[in-house]
Amino acid sequence: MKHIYFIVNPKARNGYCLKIWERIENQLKTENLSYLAVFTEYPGHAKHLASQIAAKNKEPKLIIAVGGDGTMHEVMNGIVKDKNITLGFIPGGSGNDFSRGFQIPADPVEALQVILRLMKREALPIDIGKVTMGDANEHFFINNMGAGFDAVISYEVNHSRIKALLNKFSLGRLVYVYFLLKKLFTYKTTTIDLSIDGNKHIFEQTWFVTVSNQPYYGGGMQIAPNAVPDDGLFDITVVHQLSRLKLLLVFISVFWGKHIHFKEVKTYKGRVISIQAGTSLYVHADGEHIGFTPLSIHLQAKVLEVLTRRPKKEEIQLKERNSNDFC
Ligand SMILES: Nc1ncnc2c1ncn2[C@@H]1O[C@H](COP(=O)(O)OP(=O)(O)OP(=O)(O)O)[C@@H](O)[C@H]1O
Repeated sequence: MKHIYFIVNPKARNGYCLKIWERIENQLKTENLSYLAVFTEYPGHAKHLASQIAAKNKEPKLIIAVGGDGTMHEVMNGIVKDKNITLGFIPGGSGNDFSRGFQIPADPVEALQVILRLMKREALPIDIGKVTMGDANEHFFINNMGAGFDAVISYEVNHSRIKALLNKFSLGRLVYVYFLLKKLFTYKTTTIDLSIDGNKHIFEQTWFVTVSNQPYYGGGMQIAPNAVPDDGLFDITVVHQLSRLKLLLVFISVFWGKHIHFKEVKTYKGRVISIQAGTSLYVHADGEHIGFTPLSIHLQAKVLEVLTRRPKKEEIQLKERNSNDFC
Protein backbone atom coordinates (compact mmCIF):
# COMPACT_ATOMS: atom_id res chain seq x y z
CA MET A 1 0.00 0.00 0.00
CA LYS A 2 1.25 3.47 -0.89
CA HIS A 3 2.05 5.98 1.84
CA ILE A 4 -0.67 8.63 1.95
CA TYR A 5 0.10 12.32 2.39
CA PHE A 6 -2.39 15.18 2.54
CA ILE A 7 -1.24 18.70 1.70
CA VAL A 8 -3.91 21.02 3.07
CA ASN A 9 -4.26 24.70 2.22
CA PRO A 10 -6.16 26.03 5.26
CA LYS A 11 -6.58 29.40 3.52
CA ALA A 12 -8.35 28.04 0.43
CA ARG A 13 -11.91 29.27 -0.02
CA ASN A 14 -10.92 32.09 2.27
CA GLY A 15 -10.28 29.85 5.24
CA TYR A 16 -13.28 27.54 4.90
CA CYS A 17 -10.97 24.72 3.77
CA LEU A 18 -9.86 24.26 7.37
CA LYS A 19 -13.42 23.25 8.27
CA ILE A 20 -13.47 20.94 5.28
CA TRP A 21 -10.26 19.33 6.52
CA GLU A 22 -11.85 18.73 9.95
CA ARG A 23 -14.67 16.81 8.22
CA ILE A 24 -12.14 14.80 6.25
CA GLU A 25 -10.09 14.05 9.35
CA ASN A 26 -13.19 12.75 11.15
CA GLN A 27 -13.90 10.48 8.22
CA LEU A 28 -10.29 9.29 8.12
CA LYS A 29 -10.54 8.23 11.78
CA THR A 30 -13.38 5.88 10.88
CA GLU A 31 -11.36 4.45 7.98
CA ASN A 32 -8.48 3.44 10.27
CA LEU A 33 -5.84 4.52 7.76
CA SER A 34 -2.32 5.66 8.40
CA TYR A 35 -1.47 8.99 6.77
CA LEU A 36 0.45 12.21 7.26
CA ALA A 37 -1.14 15.64 6.89
CA VAL A 38 0.79 18.87 6.42
CA PHE A 39 -0.55 22.42 6.19
CA THR A 40 0.60 25.19 3.91
CA GLU A 41 1.76 28.36 5.62
CA TYR A 42 2.29 30.74 2.71
CA PRO A 43 1.71 30.96 -1.07
CA GLY A 44 4.07 28.56 -2.84
CA HIS A 45 4.48 26.35 0.25
CA ALA A 46 2.42 23.47 -1.23
CA LYS A 47 5.00 23.08 -4.02
CA HIS A 48 7.84 23.00 -1.52
CA LEU A 49 6.06 20.48 0.75
CA ALA A 50 5.20 18.24 -2.19
CA SER A 51 8.77 18.14 -3.48
CA GLN A 52 10.07 17.41 0.06
CA ILE A 53 7.65 14.49 0.39
CA ALA A 54 8.60 13.18 -3.05
CA ALA A 55 12.32 13.39 -2.24
CA LYS A 56 12.02 11.45 1.06
CA ASN A 57 12.59 8.06 -0.51
CA LYS A 58 11.83 6.28 -3.75
CA GLU A 59 8.79 4.40 -2.44
CA PRO A 60 5.51 5.01 -4.29
CA LYS A 61 3.38 7.62 -2.54
CA LEU A 62 -0.07 9.12 -2.86
CA ILE A 63 -0.22 12.87 -2.33
CA ILE A 64 -3.69 14.34 -1.94
CA ALA A 65 -4.05 18.09 -2.34
CA VAL A 66 -6.84 19.56 -0.20
CA GLY A 67 -7.73 23.05 -1.37
CA GLY A 68 -8.53 24.76 -4.64
CA ASP A 69 -7.03 24.57 -8.09
CA GLY A 70 -4.17 26.81 -6.95
CA THR A 71 -3.19 24.23 -4.32
CA MET A 72 -3.38 21.40 -6.83
CA HIS A 73 -1.28 23.49 -9.25
CA GLU A 74 1.43 24.02 -6.64
CA VAL A 75 1.48 20.38 -5.49
CA MET A 76 1.75 19.18 -9.09
CA ASN A 77 4.60 21.61 -9.79
CA GLY A 78 6.42 20.21 -6.76
CA ILE A 79 6.35 16.56 -7.87
CA VAL A 80 6.24 16.78 -11.65
CA LYS A 81 9.69 15.27 -12.10
CA ASP A 82 9.10 12.36 -9.69
CA LYS A 83 7.87 9.11 -11.13
CA ASN A 84 6.83 7.52 -7.84
CA ILE A 85 3.96 9.88 -6.99
CA THR A 86 0.24 9.55 -7.64
CA LEU A 87 -1.84 12.70 -7.18
CA GLY A 88 -5.31 12.98 -5.70
CA PHE A 89 -7.50 16.01 -5.05
CA ILE A 90 -10.14 16.88 -2.49
CA PRO A 91 -12.01 20.05 -3.44
CA GLY A 92 -11.68 22.68 -0.74
CA GLY A 93 -11.39 25.83 -2.84
CA SER A 94 -13.79 28.25 -4.46
CA GLY A 95 -13.49 27.09 -8.07
CA ASN A 96 -12.43 23.42 -7.97
CA ASP A 97 -12.22 22.92 -11.72
CA PHE A 98 -9.87 19.95 -11.33
CA SER A 99 -12.64 17.98 -9.63
CA ARG A 100 -15.12 18.86 -12.39
CA GLY A 101 -12.77 17.84 -15.17
CA PHE A 102 -11.53 14.69 -13.46
CA GLN A 103 -14.92 13.63 -12.12
CA ILE A 104 -14.22 13.87 -8.41
CA PRO A 105 -17.32 14.64 -6.28
CA ALA A 106 -17.80 18.25 -5.16
CA ASP A 107 -18.50 17.14 -1.60
CA PRO A 108 -15.13 16.70 0.14
CA VAL A 109 -16.08 13.64 2.21
CA GLU A 110 -17.53 11.92 -0.85
CA ALA A 111 -14.37 12.90 -2.73
CA LEU A 112 -12.28 11.22 -0.02
CA GLN A 113 -14.32 8.04 -0.28
CA VAL A 114 -13.92 8.00 -4.04
CA ILE A 115 -10.18 8.58 -3.73
CA LEU A 116 -9.81 5.76 -1.21
CA ARG A 117 -11.61 3.47 -3.65
CA LEU A 118 -9.60 4.68 -6.65
CA MET A 119 -6.26 4.19 -4.93
CA LYS A 120 -6.82 0.44 -5.01
CA ARG A 121 -6.97 0.56 -8.80
CA GLU A 122 -4.67 1.84 -11.53
CA ALA A 123 -4.19 5.61 -11.67
CA LEU A 124 -4.69 7.45 -14.96
CA PRO A 125 -1.51 8.77 -16.59
CA ILE A 126 -2.36 12.23 -17.93
CA ASP A 127 -0.68 14.90 -20.04
CA ILE A 128 0.44 18.19 -18.55
CA GLY A 129 1.68 21.45 -20.06
CA LYS A 130 5.11 23.01 -19.59
CA VAL A 131 5.20 26.78 -20.01
CA THR A 132 8.51 28.45 -20.80
CA MET A 133 8.66 32.22 -20.36
CA GLY A 134 11.28 34.94 -20.03
CA ASP A 135 12.10 33.91 -16.44
CA ALA A 136 14.36 31.06 -15.40
CA ASN A 137 11.48 29.05 -13.92
CA GLU A 138 9.55 26.21 -15.49
CA HIS A 139 5.79 26.34 -14.93
CA PHE A 140 3.55 23.34 -15.43
CA PHE A 141 -0.23 23.33 -15.69
CA ILE A 142 -2.64 20.48 -15.16
CA ASN A 143 -6.01 22.08 -16.07
CA ASN A 144 -5.27 24.93 -18.45
CA MET A 145 -3.43 28.19 -19.04
CA GLY A 146 -4.56 31.43 -20.57
CA ALA A 147 -3.11 34.71 -21.87
CA GLY A 148 -4.96 38.02 -22.12
CA PHE A 149 -8.34 39.04 -20.75
CA ASP A 150 -9.04 35.83 -18.78
CA ALA A 151 -5.63 36.05 -17.11
CA VAL A 152 -6.30 39.67 -16.08
CA ILE A 153 -9.58 38.56 -14.54
CA SER A 154 -8.01 35.66 -12.67
CA TYR A 155 -5.25 38.02 -11.42
CA GLU A 156 -7.85 40.49 -10.15
CA VAL A 157 -9.92 37.69 -8.58
CA ASN A 158 -6.96 36.28 -6.66
CA HIS A 159 -6.02 39.72 -5.34
CA SER A 160 -9.49 40.87 -4.37
CA ARG A 161 -11.31 41.19 -1.08
CA ILE A 162 -14.63 40.66 -2.83
CA LYS A 163 -13.76 36.97 -3.26
CA ALA A 164 -13.69 36.61 0.53
CA LEU A 165 -17.02 38.38 0.84
CA LEU A 166 -18.70 36.25 -1.82
CA ASN A 167 -17.16 33.07 -0.40
CA LYS A 168 -18.80 33.91 2.94
CA PHE A 169 -22.17 33.54 1.24
CA SER A 170 -21.02 30.51 -0.82
CA LEU A 171 -21.09 32.69 -3.94
CA GLY A 172 -17.35 32.53 -4.66
CA ARG A 173 -17.91 31.64 -8.30
CA LEU A 174 -19.65 35.00 -8.89
CA VAL A 175 -16.39 36.82 -8.34
CA TYR A 176 -15.37 35.99 -11.94
CA VAL A 177 -18.58 37.57 -13.21
CA TYR A 178 -17.95 40.66 -11.11
CA PHE A 179 -14.44 41.20 -12.50
CA LEU A 180 -15.47 40.31 -16.01
CA LEU A 181 -18.04 43.09 -15.93
CA LYS A 182 -15.56 45.45 -14.29
CA LYS A 183 -12.78 44.88 -16.86
CA LEU A 184 -14.99 44.43 -19.91
CA PHE A 185 -15.22 48.12 -20.73
CA THR A 186 -11.56 49.00 -20.19
CA TYR A 187 -9.62 46.01 -21.53
CA LYS A 188 -7.70 46.70 -24.76
CA THR A 189 -7.64 43.83 -27.24
CA THR A 190 -4.43 43.15 -29.15
CA THR A 191 -2.94 41.33 -32.15
CA ILE A 192 -1.66 37.86 -31.27
CA ASP A 193 0.81 35.66 -33.13
CA LEU A 194 -0.03 32.08 -32.33
CA SER A 195 1.99 29.11 -33.50
CA ILE A 196 0.52 25.60 -33.16
CA ASP A 197 2.79 22.70 -34.07
CA GLY A 198 4.64 24.96 -36.51
CA ASN A 199 1.51 26.46 -38.13
CA LYS A 200 1.37 30.22 -37.75
CA HIS A 201 -1.84 32.18 -37.15
CA ILE A 202 -2.34 35.90 -36.64
CA PHE A 203 -5.42 37.13 -34.81
CA GLU A 204 -6.41 40.80 -34.69
CA GLN A 205 -8.25 42.33 -31.73
CA THR A 206 -7.80 39.26 -29.56
CA TRP A 207 -9.38 39.05 -26.13
CA PHE A 208 -7.62 35.90 -24.98
CA VAL A 209 -6.09 32.54 -25.86
CA THR A 210 -6.46 29.49 -23.64
CA VAL A 211 -4.70 26.14 -23.82
CA SER A 212 -6.67 23.38 -22.09
CA ASN A 213 -5.97 19.88 -20.88
CA GLN A 214 -9.50 19.35 -19.56
CA PRO A 215 -12.80 21.16 -20.26
CA TYR A 216 -13.32 23.35 -17.17
CA TYR A 217 -11.91 26.61 -15.89
CA GLY A 218 -12.90 29.76 -14.01
CA GLY A 219 -15.19 27.87 -11.62
CA GLY A 220 -17.26 25.72 -13.97
CA MET A 221 -16.96 27.29 -17.43
CA GLN A 222 -16.50 24.73 -20.19
CA ILE A 223 -13.89 26.67 -22.10
CA ALA A 224 -12.72 23.57 -23.99
CA PRO A 225 -15.68 21.16 -23.97
CA ASN A 226 -13.84 18.54 -26.03
CA ALA A 227 -10.54 18.53 -24.13
CA VAL A 228 -9.32 15.09 -23.02
CA PRO A 229 -6.43 14.99 -20.52
CA ASP A 230 -4.82 11.78 -21.80
CA ASP A 231 -5.10 12.22 -25.58
CA GLY A 232 -1.66 13.73 -26.22
CA LEU A 233 -3.24 17.00 -27.42
CA PHE A 234 -4.19 20.35 -25.98
CA ASP A 235 -7.39 22.16 -26.96
CA ILE A 236 -6.66 25.75 -27.92
CA THR A 237 -9.38 28.42 -27.85
CA VAL A 238 -8.97 31.91 -29.30
CA VAL A 239 -11.59 34.64 -28.80
CA HIS A 240 -11.12 37.62 -31.10
CA GLN A 241 -12.83 40.40 -33.10
CA LEU A 242 -15.77 40.53 -30.80
CA SER A 243 -17.68 43.58 -29.54
CA ARG A 244 -17.78 44.06 -25.78
CA LEU A 245 -21.48 43.28 -25.76
CA LYS A 246 -21.09 40.08 -27.76
CA LEU A 247 -18.28 38.99 -25.45
CA LEU A 248 -20.89 38.94 -22.68
CA LEU A 249 -23.06 36.65 -24.77
CA VAL A 250 -20.09 34.37 -25.45
CA PHE A 251 -19.27 34.41 -21.76
CA ILE A 252 -22.74 33.19 -20.81
CA SER A 253 -22.58 30.42 -23.40
CA VAL A 254 -19.21 29.19 -22.03
CA PHE A 255 -20.97 27.60 -19.06
CA TRP A 256 -22.57 25.15 -21.50
CA GLY A 257 -19.54 24.96 -23.82
CA LYS A 258 -21.63 26.51 -26.62
CA HIS A 259 -19.28 29.45 -27.27
CA ILE A 260 -17.32 27.34 -29.75
CA HIS A 261 -20.15 27.85 -32.27
CA PHE A 262 -19.54 31.63 -32.49
CA LYS A 263 -17.52 32.60 -35.56
CA GLU A 264 -15.29 34.79 -33.38
CA VAL A 265 -14.21 31.76 -31.33
CA LYS A 266 -11.56 29.61 -33.02
CA THR A 267 -10.55 26.19 -31.72
CA TYR A 268 -7.52 24.05 -32.52
CA LYS A 269 -5.70 21.02 -31.17
CA GLY A 270 -1.93 20.84 -30.79
CA ARG A 271 1.14 19.91 -28.78
CA VAL A 272 3.65 22.73 -29.14
CA ILE A 273 2.27 26.25 -28.94
CA SER A 274 3.78 29.69 -28.78
CA ILE A 275 2.00 32.95 -28.00
CA GLN A 276 3.32 36.45 -28.73
CA ALA A 277 1.43 39.71 -28.63
CA GLY A 278 1.90 43.36 -29.53
CA THR A 279 1.94 44.12 -25.81
CA SER A 280 2.89 41.95 -22.86
CA LEU A 281 -0.17 39.96 -21.81
CA TYR A 282 -0.99 38.61 -18.35
CA VAL A 283 -0.64 34.83 -18.16
CA HIS A 284 -2.23 32.35 -15.76
CA ALA A 285 -1.67 28.64 -15.26
CA ASP A 286 -4.51 26.80 -13.49
CA GLY A 287 -5.86 30.22 -12.45
CA GLU A 288 -2.58 31.35 -10.82
CA HIS A 289 -0.70 34.35 -12.25
CA ILE A 290 2.67 33.15 -13.57
CA GLY A 291 3.94 36.10 -15.63
CA PHE A 292 3.59 37.66 -19.06
CA THR A 293 3.87 36.79 -22.76
CA PRO A 294 5.82 35.87 -24.88
CA LEU A 295 5.84 32.19 -24.00
CA SER A 296 5.87 28.69 -25.38
CA ILE A 297 4.05 25.58 -24.23
CA HIS A 298 5.11 21.97 -24.66
CA LEU A 299 2.80 19.05 -23.95
CA GLN A 300 4.33 16.37 -21.73
CA ALA A 301 2.43 13.23 -22.68
CA LYS A 302 1.09 11.00 -19.88
CA VAL A 303 3.78 11.98 -17.38
CA LEU A 304 1.54 12.40 -14.34
CA GLU A 305 -0.56 9.77 -12.58
CA VAL A 306 -3.82 11.03 -11.07
CA LEU A 307 -6.74 9.44 -9.28
CA THR A 308 -9.83 10.12 -11.36
CA ARG A 309 -13.15 8.55 -12.27
CA ARG A 310 -12.53 9.61 -15.87
CA PRO A 311 -12.16 6.53 -18.04
CA LYS A 312 -9.04 6.18 -20.19
CA LYS A 313 -9.26 7.77 -23.65
CA GLU A 314 -9.15 4.26 -25.21
CA GLU A 315 -12.12 3.11 -23.07
CA ILE A 316 -14.19 6.12 -24.15
CA GLN A 317 -13.33 5.47 -27.80
CA LEU A 318 -14.26 1.78 -27.48
CA LYS A 319 -17.61 2.68 -25.90
CA GLU A 320 -18.32 5.17 -28.70
CA ARG A 321 -17.38 2.59 -31.35
CA ASN A 322 -19.61 -0.05 -29.75
CA SER A 323 -22.59 2.30 -29.53
CA ASN A 324 -22.07 3.34 -33.19
CA ASP A 325 -21.98 -0.34 -34.23
CA PHE A 326 -25.18 -0.91 -32.31
CA CYS A 327 -26.94 1.97 -34.13
N1 LIG B 1 -1.12 29.48 4.43
C1 LIG B 1 -1.38 30.25 3.37
N2 LIG B 1 -1.60 31.58 3.53
C2 LIG B 1 -1.93 32.36 2.49
N3 LIG B 1 -2.06 31.91 1.21
C3 LIG B 1 -1.85 30.60 1.01
C4 LIG B 1 -1.51 29.70 2.05
N4 LIG B 1 -1.38 28.47 1.54
C5 LIG B 1 -1.60 28.58 0.22
N5 LIG B 1 -1.88 29.85 -0.11
C6 LIG B 1 -2.26 30.39 -1.42
O1 LIG B 1 -3.68 30.38 -1.50
C7 LIG B 1 -4.02 30.62 -2.85
C8 LIG B 1 -5.41 30.11 -3.15
O2 LIG B 1 -5.47 28.75 -3.03
P1 LIG B 1 -6.45 27.86 -3.89
O3 LIG B 1 -6.42 28.28 -5.32
O4 LIG B 1 -6.13 26.46 -3.58
O5 LIG B 1 -7.88 28.19 -3.28
P2 LIG B 1 -9.07 29.03 -3.88
O6 LIG B 1 -8.55 30.26 -4.54
O7 LIG B 1 -10.06 29.20 -2.78
O8 LIG B 1 -9.71 28.02 -4.93
P3 LIG B 1 -9.81 28.00 -6.54
O9 LIG B 1 -8.44 28.24 -7.10
O10 LIG B 1 -10.32 26.63 -6.84
O11 LIG B 1 -10.78 29.10 -6.88
C9 LIG B 1 -2.92 29.97 -3.65
O12 LIG B 1 -2.38 30.96 -4.51
C10 LIG B 1 -1.89 29.55 -2.61
O13 LIG B 1 -0.56 29.86 -3.00
